[in-house]
Amino acid sequence: MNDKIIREVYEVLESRRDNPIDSYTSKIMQNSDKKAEDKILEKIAEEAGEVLIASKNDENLVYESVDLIFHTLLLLAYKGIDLDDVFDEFARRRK
Ligand SMILES: N=c1c2ncn([C@@H]3O[C@H](COP(=O)(O)OP(=O)(O)OP(=O)(O)O)[C@@H](O)[C@H]3O)c2ncn1[C@@H]1O[C@H](COP(=O)(O)O)[C@@H](O)[C@H]1O
Repeated sequence: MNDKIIREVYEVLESRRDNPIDSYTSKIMQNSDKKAEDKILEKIAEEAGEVLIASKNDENLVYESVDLIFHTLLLLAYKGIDLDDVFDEFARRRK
């Protein structure tokens, strides 16, 4: 497995947004506008807290970081951000 997985997962998230099915990400994105955003933001805050605890305890840091990254990707997909904009911003900052 390599970094293509991010693109792959993001495409699935866009598809869950545009063609909803009975799944975790579709359901969260199908809430009324403000509620969907609030629920995703709430998950991001929760997962950030879990990363903090994982780091302090030296336990499950990769697992919890992926939860945080995943929910951040979910927010970006929900907000209609092009994933290339994220990669471009990283590239722009590269020294
Ligand atoms: N990578 C993920 C992924 N990571 C986490 N999660 C889900 O996010 C939810 C919330 O995570 P939490 O850590 O809070 O888990 P929890 O079950 O609430 O419990 P605790 O961790 O608090 O014990 C859980 O239901 C996880 O299964 C994910 N759900 C989906 N994906 C990807 O997104 C794609 C689309 O998902 P679906 O909408 O389910 O098809 C999938 O194909 C996957 O590639």
